[in-house]
Amino acid sequence: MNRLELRHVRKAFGGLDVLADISLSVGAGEFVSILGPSGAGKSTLFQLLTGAEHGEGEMFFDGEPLDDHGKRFAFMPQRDALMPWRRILDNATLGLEVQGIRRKAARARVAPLFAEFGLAGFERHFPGQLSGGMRQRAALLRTVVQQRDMLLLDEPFGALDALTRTAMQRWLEQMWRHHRWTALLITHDVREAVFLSDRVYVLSARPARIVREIKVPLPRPRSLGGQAARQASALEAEILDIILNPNPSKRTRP
Ligand SMILES: Nc1ncnc2c1ncn2[C@@H]1O[C@H](COP(=O)(O)OP(=O)(O)OP(=O)(O)O)[C@@H](O)[C@H]1O
Repeated sequence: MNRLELRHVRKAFGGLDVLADISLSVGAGEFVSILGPSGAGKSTLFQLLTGAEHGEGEMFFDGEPLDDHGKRFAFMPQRDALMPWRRILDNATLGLEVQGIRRKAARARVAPLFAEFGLAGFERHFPGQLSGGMRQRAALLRTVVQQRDMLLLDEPFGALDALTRTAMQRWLEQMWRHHRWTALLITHDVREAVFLSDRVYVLSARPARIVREIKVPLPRPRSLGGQAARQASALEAEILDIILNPNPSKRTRP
């Protein structure tokens, strides 16, 4: 059974059609990406999932209509959204404190994770004292520690420089293999989607539709070299072609 399933989801803001017809699924323990042009409505889709906005169509979670949005998803926004006046340890506990867990208990739960997230020794630093990659790892730590059923990642590495971004993608892929989170990632970055995902949904420009669902049959751990990297490049080229030539009759590849 699918963990998350959307059937013919639509959303308009006033007269502006943003999501035209979105049907997609994410299986338990699967890493799925949504790839689409800027302004296509990717963030709007996450707002529907988290209950911040309401649309039309059907949404199911573990086979049941999705109603308790807030309890299902842990959401990581584009910017790290760490509070600059709270130490990293206390930023990491924030989601748990919002759930009503006392700070001391929340600290006890997050502290053992600092080493795995590459943040050991930085517990008492403030966000401004960390690099961009470290801040994103802290934001992810704060997200996963909430132990929700599914992670929603909205361009988590979009603001990072290219080298840091590549390092973070490798790190996230390694973490995902270890934890097998059920994850839905929104990204503009074709290479990132292929590198991290089991499947990729390609969105059209607004009003967004699913243009194509692509399986990524590459072995894990994902590799940046050798035969698997050549297969990844071919897949990236195919996806770019779909994005740039959404009309199949004009496509250069099958
Ligand atoms: N609350 C709102 N009211 C009115 N229009 C909105 C609202 N939220 C989003 N939109 C519009 O919906 C469209 C899609 O926005 P959205 O942020 O979902 O796109 P996106 O694909 O995530 O963009 P980007 O990739 O640039 O972050 C945009 O034209 C935006 O102006």
